[in-house]
Amino acid sequence: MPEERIVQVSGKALLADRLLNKGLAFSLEEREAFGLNGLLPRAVKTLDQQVEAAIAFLAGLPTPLARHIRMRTIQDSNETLFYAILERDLERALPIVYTPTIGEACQAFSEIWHQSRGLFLSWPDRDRMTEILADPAYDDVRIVCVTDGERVLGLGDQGVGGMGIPIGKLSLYTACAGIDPRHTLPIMLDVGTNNPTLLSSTNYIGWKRERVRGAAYDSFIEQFVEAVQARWPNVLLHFEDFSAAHASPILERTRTQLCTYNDDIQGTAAVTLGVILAALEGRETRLRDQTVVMVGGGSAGVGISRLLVQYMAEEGASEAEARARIYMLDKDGLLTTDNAWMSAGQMEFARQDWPGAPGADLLQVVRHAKPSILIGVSGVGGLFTEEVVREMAAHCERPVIFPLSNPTSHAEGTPRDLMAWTENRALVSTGTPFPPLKRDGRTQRVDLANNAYIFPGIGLGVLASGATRITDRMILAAARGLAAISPRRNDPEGTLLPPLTEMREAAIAVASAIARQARAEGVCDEFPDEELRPRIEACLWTPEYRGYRKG
Ligand SMILES: NC(=O)C1=CN([C@@H]2O[C@H](COP(=O)(O)OP(=O)(O)OC[C@H]3O[C@@H](n4cnc5c(N)ncnc54)[C@H](OP(=O)(O)O)[C@@H]3O)[C@@H](O)[C@H]2O)C=CC1
Ligand SMILES: CC(=O)C(=O)O
Ligand SMILES: [Mg+2]
Repeated sequence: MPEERIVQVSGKALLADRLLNKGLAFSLEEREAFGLNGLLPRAVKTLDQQVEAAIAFLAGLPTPLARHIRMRTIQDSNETLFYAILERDLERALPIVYTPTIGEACQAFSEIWHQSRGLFLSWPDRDRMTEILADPAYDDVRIVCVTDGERVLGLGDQGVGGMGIPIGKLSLYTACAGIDPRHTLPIMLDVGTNNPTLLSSTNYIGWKRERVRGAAYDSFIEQFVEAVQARWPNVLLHFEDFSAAHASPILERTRTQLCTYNDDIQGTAAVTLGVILAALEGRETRLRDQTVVMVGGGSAGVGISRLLVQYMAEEGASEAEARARIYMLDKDGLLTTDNAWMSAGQMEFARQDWPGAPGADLLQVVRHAKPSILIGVSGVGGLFTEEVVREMAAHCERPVIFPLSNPTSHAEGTPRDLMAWTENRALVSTGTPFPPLKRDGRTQRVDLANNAYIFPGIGLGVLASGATRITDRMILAAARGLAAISPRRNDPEGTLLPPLTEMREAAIAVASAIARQARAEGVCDEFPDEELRPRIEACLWTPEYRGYRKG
């Protein structure tokens, strides 16, 4: 039985408090005690009944976007009910509150916006950040997820609409890892947009100017990070969906200063390595023996590649040998040392040994490299063509193919095509949920290689251990922690990742790995092994109604 809570607000203010509101689940006694008589219809419902009614209503709505809007309305009025729905039916709810529907919601953000959630820190308010963050409503914040909306999934610059992403990510911190929603805060840094459609739209609700760039942008970010650190010295500051030009530099500048994390770089790397390790499970081969073609050399592509190199180095490869296993392409084809302009991360993977003309395309690279692993993080739908995939499959018994770009229309390939073109030999994981595949009269779930398998566990691990930094080895440990719970370990035909219904176990596995590694590196207090599980459990919030007593 959940403990009783002392509640000081009453009447309309209580109904308007989304963390305390129970809607029709307020008992008649509570309605009497808290001045709710007349404010609610007479019926009293249980949380289960509310969940069932909501799920039935959602099922009757015509589109995923309509369901997303309904879910957000529930979230903004009654968080307990929102998370109880996610707990009951995560498999159906995740694609509604997260990718792919979240992409549509970001694109339609100005049209569907209905109520404040989180904080909008816009350029004109730059000197008021400290004052805005000071609101006592945010005293309990432990995890901030922030975006500037410049690279939203594979949809490009969505300006203020990018706010949908931190809202969705933080929902998963709670749904998957049981983080109390009062500890979470989504923040949108509105520094303008370069999306011409938004700039010319009369509906657009963000700061309607071209993006602030250069030194002015950098100092805005610095000011923000300092304000966050001053307000919550132990916060986990999660950066999401920044452009490649900003994501890595911000992470590198801030990660020694406070507990910062970039999900597109680090979370994507950890889930990808974890799924690759699961795919290699039970085979007489090591990661350092694989050849990887990485299609996309941005935040995700470089982040994944660096973690693969780190892992291969642990297997005994030299850094140069490990890098030589990876072929990286961006929109102009294979990256070679002939390329005139490359980011620092891309330079690490630019090849010196390419025998052909510069700018080789994917088919040429696959033909030459004969990869065993093909990863798509380009944001461009359909790049894994039949010709490319058949070429790969001609040289590889079990091709590992991960079209990781989001949302659905931007995935480099579909599981159905990839399986058909490889005579069902491929091990496929996607970034966005796809429907199960039918094979030999059986249905097989498509693994979701999405950083959602990682970041909730990172948050839980940081809170449980009190970690003050997130190191590269912690990310490596998260990948190993995820691989360790792969169903493949016990069943050679099993899926690579646990199902979405086991997200809590996945988060706990990742959290344990994170906490242990933080302790090993001295970035948190010492704790004995037997204390780890109770520490994690003490952080778990569950969506259930507490009884209220008047304070
Ligand atoms: N499944 C998951 O968990 C995650 C998936 N993603 C997805 O990955 C994608 C990329 O994200 P991110 O790395 O942050 O984005 P970035 O913008 O940082 O990087 C995109 C990269 O793709 C390259 N690219 C563009 N077009 C092509 C093309 N035709 N062929 C090859 N490469 C191309 C770009 O090249 P150039 O620089 O030359 O334009 C750039 O190097 C997005 O769709 C995102 O949704 C991201 C994070 C997590
Ligand atoms: C999943 C994710 O973080 C992305 O697509 O950007
Ligand atoms: Mg992202």
